Parts: sequence; structure tokens; C-alpha cells
Amino acid sequence: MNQLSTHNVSVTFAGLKALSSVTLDITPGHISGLIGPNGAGKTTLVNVLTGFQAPTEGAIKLDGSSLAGLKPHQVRRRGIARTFQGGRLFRDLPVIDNLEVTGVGLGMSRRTAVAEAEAMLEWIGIGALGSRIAGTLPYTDERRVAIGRALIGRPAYILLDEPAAGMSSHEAAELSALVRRIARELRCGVLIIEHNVGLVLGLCDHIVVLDSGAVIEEGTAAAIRASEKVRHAYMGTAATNDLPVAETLQ
Ligand SMILES: Nc1ncnc2c1ncn2[C@@H]1O[C@H](COP(=O)(O)OP(=O)(O)OP(=O)(O)O)[C@@H](O)[C@H]1O
Repeated sequence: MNQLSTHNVSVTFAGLKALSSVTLDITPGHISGLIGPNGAGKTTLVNVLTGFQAPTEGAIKLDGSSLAGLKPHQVRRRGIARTFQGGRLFRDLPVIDNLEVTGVGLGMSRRTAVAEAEAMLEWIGIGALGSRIAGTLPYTDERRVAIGRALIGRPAYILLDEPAAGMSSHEAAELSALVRRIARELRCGVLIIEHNVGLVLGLCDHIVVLDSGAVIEEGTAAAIRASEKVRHAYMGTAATNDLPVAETLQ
């Protein structure tokens, strides 16, 4: 079965258990969501899936084969791409070069990489931005470029770390539409981490909820909405910065 999975993955940082026996599957053509309060372990899980962080225990498997010990660029070449919180574009380079560099890094000739970069920008609907310097783009365009860069080489899986952070509701809706196209048209398996729980509930086929490193709930949007455990996990933080989340869940 084609799948990207973690099996009982734990990560410990100097005594702090950031992930505790997490098992999760991402399937081509499906959109999975990962939510949870601040510090729940969401980014750590994406780091483990992409070779940026070795698990202390447990296994990461791609189509049944272990990814243990692979470096991030090796994981990327196996067809698992990611975006980062904050984009991490080469800000001084034109948009098209940001995508081209990735293609060349994946082993394409420059000519192929440029053609692929142009095709990807067109597919996303930002073909006109190719010659713009990445660091001068509005935030939302920067995010779309980062997604375009992750899609170079047509990965089988894409992991999006807070892609809607700072977006208006209209921009977040546009992002949701793009993510749906990535799953349906490119047949990518998507994992999206978001603090915007409303977006995740509206978009994802399957949702996993982390709290203090452990999976406390998983299922469809309806199951997550109905979960007392989820409500409770978010309620604990409602007084600080997750109030909109608590409202979304009611
Ligand atoms: N490199 C590291 N060294 C030590 N502790 C870390 C490291 N990375 C993460 N942590 C800790 O592990 C826990 C999980 O962090 P992580 O960033 O994965 O959570 P998160 O759910 O992505 O949080 P947020 O929603 O705030 O981005 C936190 O307590 C964090 O402080």
C-alpha cells in the first residue's frame, strides 16, 4: 500500500518528551490535518517525517520501507517535500530561481528545472510572479511560492507547516482551494499543520490531534468537532492565544 507512515514514534529532547508513541498514515490523494495547542509536537513530527529530526524510538516508513538515517535531501529525493513556518525562500533571488534551484538540487538539468519551475508557477496561478524578487512579495504570495517550490519534482507527499498563518479568511479559503487541487490533481498525499482549526476541519479527510506529544484523538471533522478531549485540550489554552480555536469548536 502506498503510504507515508510513522509507527510509535517518540522524540525526547533532554528529558522532554516532544512526541510520545505517535502513529500516523498519509495517503496519496488524501488531505490529513495535524492540530494541537502550542508545543504539542506538530513541527517535531514534520521534522521526523522529513529527516530533519531522528526519532528516539519508532519507525518512519515510505511504502513499507524504512527511512531511518536518511538526510533531509535524501528524503526529498524519495518524494517527500515540505514547507516551513515563515517560508524560508531565498529572499534575494527571483521567484523562478527559487524553484529552479530546487529542481537542480533534485538532479534536473538547468533547462528542465526552469521549464518545471515555469510550469509549476503557472499551475498555481502565479506565473506572472516569476521575475519578482522573492523578498519583495506580499506574505501570501510568498507562501504560494514556497508551496510551488515544494512541488518541484512532483513529490508524492507534501507536508505544510502552518501555511495559513497570518492570512485573512479570504486568503485562507484560496489556500484551501490550492491544497485541494494538490491532492486531487497531483494525487499528492498532504499533511497540513494549522492553528486555524476551522480551515483544517473544512479541508481535511482525516485529522489527528496532538497534545503534549501524544495523539489524543483522530478521525473525520465531525468526530473532532464532537470530541470532548479535543475541546478540553484547547480549553486549557483558550485564555491565551487559542480563543478563536475554542470558538470554532463550539
Ligand atoms: N530542538 C529542540 N530542542 C529542545 N526542545 C525542543 C526542540 N524542538 C522542539 N522542542 C520542544 O518540543 C515540544 C514540541 O515542540 P513543537 O515545535 O514540535 O510543537 P508545535 O506543536 O509545533 O508547537 P507550535 O504550535 O507552537 O509551533 C515543545 O515543548 C518544544 O519546546
